[in-house]
Amino acid sequence: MEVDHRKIEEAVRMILEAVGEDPNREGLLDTPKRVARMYQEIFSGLGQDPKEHFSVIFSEDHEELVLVKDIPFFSTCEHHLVPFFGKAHVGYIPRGGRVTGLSKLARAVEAVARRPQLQERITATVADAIMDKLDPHGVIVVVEAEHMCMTMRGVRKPGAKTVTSAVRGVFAKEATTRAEALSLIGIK
Ligand SMILES: Nc1nc2c(ncn2[C@@H]2O[C@H](COP(=O)(O)OP(=O)(O)OP(=O)(O)O)[C@@H](O)[C@H]2O)c(=O)[nH]1
Ligand SMILES: [Zn+2]
Repeated sequence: MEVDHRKIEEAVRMILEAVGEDPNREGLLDTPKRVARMYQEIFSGLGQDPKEHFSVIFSEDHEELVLVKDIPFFSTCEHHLVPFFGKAHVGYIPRGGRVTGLSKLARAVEAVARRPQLQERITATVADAIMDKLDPHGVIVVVEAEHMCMTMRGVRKPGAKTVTSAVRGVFAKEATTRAEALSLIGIK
């Protein structure tokens, strides 16, 4: 999906004016164009369905945990439009030989993170996409992030980390399965 560059450029010029800047001074002349290109990049997930990444399925007889941890991501807080960023950990227990490519788990995180977001929604959307497309025994998604809206402004608590989890299937039903995955994720 292509963002409306002209509209973003106009809006950025208006914001610069509104804060008392001169959008025509040399250093700011190209800023509206740059910001539009930046939004194109950081909101590129808006045109994507995370489920589309799970069409690659290998028939592999593995009905034990598959966990990709420490997937770095950058997202944008939908309340303040400033970044929040951290790591996502995505695990699932395949069923019926439906195993997807490892990179597809990271691609799903990217698709969901690259739009105005809430951390809880990233966590749940990735978990539900995997449940929907792969119908596994279960899914666990843990996301840890630092929110710039809590760091550089507002409550100003740098270093505070938000951890969210979404557990589905056996991870919701069985405490030992959940505990095993959480200990492998090993959030510090
Ligand atoms: N649940 C949730 N809250 C978030 C997320 N990102 C930012 N927030 C919070 O959204 C809330 C917005 O609160 P408001 O009172 O409407 O806005 P505000 O006056 O700018 O709030 P402060 O940040 O407390 O200054 C804040 O508490 C933020 O910390 C997120 O991913 N999930
Ligand atoms: Zn925020």
